[in-house]
Amino acid sequence: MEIRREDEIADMSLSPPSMGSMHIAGGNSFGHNIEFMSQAYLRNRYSEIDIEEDTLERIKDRPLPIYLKFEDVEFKVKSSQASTMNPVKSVVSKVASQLNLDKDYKQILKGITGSIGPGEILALMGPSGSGKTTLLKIVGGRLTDNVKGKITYNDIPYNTALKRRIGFVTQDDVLLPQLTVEETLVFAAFLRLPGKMNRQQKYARVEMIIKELGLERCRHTRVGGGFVKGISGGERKRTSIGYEILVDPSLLLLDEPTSGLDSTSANKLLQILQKVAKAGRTVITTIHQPSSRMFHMFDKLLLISEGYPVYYGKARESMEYFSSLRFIPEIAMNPAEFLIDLATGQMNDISVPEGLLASQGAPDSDRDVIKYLQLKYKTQLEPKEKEENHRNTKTPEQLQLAIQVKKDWTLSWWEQFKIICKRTFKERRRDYFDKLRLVQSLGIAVLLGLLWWKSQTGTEAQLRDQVGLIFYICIFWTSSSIFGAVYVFPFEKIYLVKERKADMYRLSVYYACSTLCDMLAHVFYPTLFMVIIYFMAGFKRTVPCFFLTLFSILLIAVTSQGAGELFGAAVLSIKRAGMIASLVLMLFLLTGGYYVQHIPKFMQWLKYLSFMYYGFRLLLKVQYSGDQLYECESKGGCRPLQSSPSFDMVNLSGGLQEVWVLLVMAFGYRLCAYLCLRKRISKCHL
Ligand SMILES: Nc1ncnc2c1ncn2[C@@H]1O[C@H](COP(=O)(O)OP(=O)(O)OP(=O)(O)O)[C@@H](O)[C@H]1O
Repeated sequence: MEIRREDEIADMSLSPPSMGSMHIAGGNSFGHNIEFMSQAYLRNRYSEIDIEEDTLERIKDRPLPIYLKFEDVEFKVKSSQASTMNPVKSVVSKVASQLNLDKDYKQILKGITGSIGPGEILALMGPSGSGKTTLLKIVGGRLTDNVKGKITYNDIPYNTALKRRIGFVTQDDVLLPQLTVEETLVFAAFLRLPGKMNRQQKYARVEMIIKELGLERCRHTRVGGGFVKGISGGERKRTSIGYEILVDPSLLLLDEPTSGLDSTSANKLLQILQKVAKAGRTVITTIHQPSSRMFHMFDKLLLISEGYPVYYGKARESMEYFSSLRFIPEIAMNPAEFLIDLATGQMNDISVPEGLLASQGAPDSDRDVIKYLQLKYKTQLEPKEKEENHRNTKTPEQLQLAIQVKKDWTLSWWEQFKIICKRTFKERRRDYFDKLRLVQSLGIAVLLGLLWWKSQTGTEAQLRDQVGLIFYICIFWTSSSIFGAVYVFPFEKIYLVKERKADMYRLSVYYACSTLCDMLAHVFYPTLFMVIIYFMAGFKRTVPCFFLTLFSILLIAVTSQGAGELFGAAVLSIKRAGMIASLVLMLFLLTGGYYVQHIPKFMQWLKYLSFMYYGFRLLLKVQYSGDQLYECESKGGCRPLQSSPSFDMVNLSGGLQEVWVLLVMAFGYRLCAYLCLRKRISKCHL
């Protein structure tokens, strides 16, 4: 058989495959024709693959069809007031939850069953808060705790290899605000498309997505979001969708993709989703108020009310089903509107089966309707759906194996590094070249230079002044670097979670790029600062001494940056990271060796943790030598600097030890930050 290259597959991915061999094979009252079609589709398409000839290695990187089944899916969350830090209570409540005895749990989904195959679009509809997003997250593998029921992908349960086969468009668009639409898509293409595709093919794919989604006019505009001005909400939504369909996922999940779009754009978007589905992909979307035109584009519909399904089946047969139950709209109504009214129990313009309600509009009338619909679903629809799920033939074995094999990274570590570095720099460049930051560094340098203008070390008092300046510089760069780094991961958390869930890159690459790009700023500003202040204040005028002082300051800044990253990664919360950074800074400041030199023995361990202590000592050792003379005009005559009370606890020779300690701290903090980030990010959900 002919084996298509991965790039050819990527090129053809949005064009419909030949459906010639598909035929509608039977059906029943709720028409399971589509299931049969998808099964036939799976068999036909993958019977082409001869496992002997076409090894797993070769098919595993292809976009594979996914047949998703979910049965009796239940999900509950702990009510917030019930959450407890008490370990005993927590164990008890866990056991109780397993035994279904716990009243502190709120049941969100209450037994949802369904299936969807390649080539189909399933719409999840229901009133706000009915559990659509929750179900979408569960089938997307983003919610796993407290989930009951059976969910299978080609008859096997979820596994992490599926991450790169599932595209998830979240309700809130999570896109880096400082990149333009084109940059966003290009970086995604370079990170996510197969490594075998060349640059031109990747650019061509981005171009196609931009055209398909009508993003030409805003391609060079920043995405924006939050306080950053950027493209419109609808354009942002389309960019988010482009970001996912770019890589042609086998299973595409969309959470309210049409919100914020006008009806024409929403309709166009649905047409694109239809194309995606027809190319053999499985599409599930939640939707609030589709127009009638859009409603008829869905193949299947799952209507949820308060976490219970009230309809599951072909979308276009839903009205027929409800009229068979004698729920009939009294005026011409959009089917979606009618269905939502039913799911909320609003019977204003709907005729209701006789005898169901004592009187329409009675306080409990909506509850009665919902209960009735749930009951009808249980007795009429669910058994058929379950039977169909069990009756369907099994997915070919090679397909099952292929979706369990984790795709290789599309790029090597180094290739990912180059792309992410470029992206990180583009995203954060405004922050790096911030005018305020420049003015702050220059202004403080000039101010300190004027205050300590040509300072001398001739007397004890002058020496003390200069030592004060050195400690101030140490504090300034320690705090600037800590606070410059502490918010980075809490701010980027959502982007990181989203991209890691899609397995876009290695976390080590992200971390290395983040810390190295930021280091540019942590090196540039202190250098500028030192060049100004060094010659205004009366520091030692020798070339080695200048460079050693600069090196020490940079080492302090880079170590502090590592500490800031660690605090940020450890808590991943802007408020708490800031609080921890301030607290630690205060502690290190006290034990830095300037305010108190003679720390009691039982508290001395604190100073050894403080990079300010080592940084300050290093700077003193670089600036002064123990045998340098001072106090020459005093009665007792010249004395060596080492005898000054300012250096009571500091031996002014050496300095290599401090350099090593700071280097170890700089690496140690980063290693811990990376490990914390790894642990925390894997537990975060969007
Ligand atoms: N982690 C959670 N903790 C507490 N309640 C939750 C949690 N997740 C979901 N819920 C609750 O579950 C219900 C369903 O939420 P979900 O977001 O799935 O609804 P939805 O149908 O998608 O709503 P919408 O259309 O407004 O987005 C809501 O009442 C929500 O408050």
